[in-house]
Amino acid sequence: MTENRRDEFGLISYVTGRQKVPTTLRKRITVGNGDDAAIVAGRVNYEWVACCDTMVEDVHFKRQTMLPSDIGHKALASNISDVAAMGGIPLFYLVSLGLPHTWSEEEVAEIYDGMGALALRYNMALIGGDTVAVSGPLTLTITVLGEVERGHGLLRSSARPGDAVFLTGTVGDSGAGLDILLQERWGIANIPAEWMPLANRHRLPEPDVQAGRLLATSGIRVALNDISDGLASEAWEIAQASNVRLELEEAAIPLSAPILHYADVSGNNALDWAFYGGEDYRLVGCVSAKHKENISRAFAERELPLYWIGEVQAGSPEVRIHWQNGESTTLPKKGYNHFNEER
Ligand SMILES: Nc1ncnc2c1ncn2[C@@H]1O[C@H](COP(=O)(O)OP(=O)(O)OP(=O)(O)O)[C@@H](O)[C@H]1O
Ligand SMILES: Cc1ncc(C[n+]2csc(CCOP(=O)(O)O)c2C)c(N)n1
Ligand SMILES: [Mg+2]
Ligand SMILES: [Mg+2]
Ligand SMILES: [Mg+2]
Repeated sequence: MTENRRDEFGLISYVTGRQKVPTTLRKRITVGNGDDAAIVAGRVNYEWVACCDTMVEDVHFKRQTMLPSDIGHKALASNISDVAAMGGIPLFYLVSLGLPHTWSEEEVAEIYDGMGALALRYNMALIGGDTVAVSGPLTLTITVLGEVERGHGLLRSSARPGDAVFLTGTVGDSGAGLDILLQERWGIANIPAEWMPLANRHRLPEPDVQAGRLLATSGIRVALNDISDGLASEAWEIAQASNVRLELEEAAIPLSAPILHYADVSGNNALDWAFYGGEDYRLVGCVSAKHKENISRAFAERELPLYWIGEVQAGSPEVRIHWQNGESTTLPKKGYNHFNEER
């Protein structure tokens, strides 16, 4: 793998040379890749939205669970999702790569192809990054810069008593997909067709930028968070940031047909993946109940999914779940936590 490898600078131009700059952004990039830092133009009446997320081999993926292009896609998608969760428009990205010698140049190029294809669909431009050789696992850190209309950023702290809680799509599919991908009997290429939608949700998540934009431009107060660690954990984050209690209805949690089927045949509870699985990159949020119909209509007009899953009440920060059997309990704030063995 290491023979004839390009040097650092050769590798950088090999992988970044494959990226296209959307014409919409060209005039905003004063200095792109190739100097000490990029210089990009902001827009009057907008604010910057900036975030960064990392993916590490054996923590966020294994060779068994993700193709190189999937890794690039997902690393960028998780960042775009954070911009979506602020109601923003993703624009620019920077990539930091910690590359062990066990990964070939072709595989690295495929990582960039996965990123580049997603970036192209969202009209985003790569404007820089960093490359280092590492002796440990492959690490991929992406920083995204986006923008949102001044004062329109959507925060986790905006939920109020009397709000309704919504979700922009089904949850749990990614966790179930990971369960499938980790089974050695299949591997990425031979997953039964009926489970493919679950595996694809895990490998190639699609961030809900349109939903975030619709909410940010509605002029309505909205609390919003994206689901990286699981619905339970993200709902708790809203409850704590807003100092309110979220009351969720088990019966209203949207579960896809494939997850219900897979949970059934594998002897699992689909709700465990929905609450604690994570990596769905759907948006969970709260808006005043009086806007429910308007919001539902706006989403339906654009053929965007939207599910109402509960309500917000005054009280100390908590997430409670009303089970179909009539009981209600606190939903544990568990989910994916990097420093907690109990996941
Ligand atoms: N090492 C760090 N240094 C400075 N700020 C950090 C660091 N790690 C996280 N943050 C900040 O903490 C906040 C929460 O970050 P966190 O990573 O939990 O959110 P997230 O990206 O939405 O979730 P996830 O990483 O699970 O996708 C963000 O404002 C983030 O910028
Ligand atoms: C091989 C393998 N094992 C476990 C997982 C599950 N996983 C890893 S990180 C994470 C939360 C989001 O990460 P972050 O909080 O860093 O954004 C989840 C649910 C996986 N994807 N691949
Ligand atoms: Mg993060
Ligand atoms: Mg987030
Ligand atoms: Mg996390």
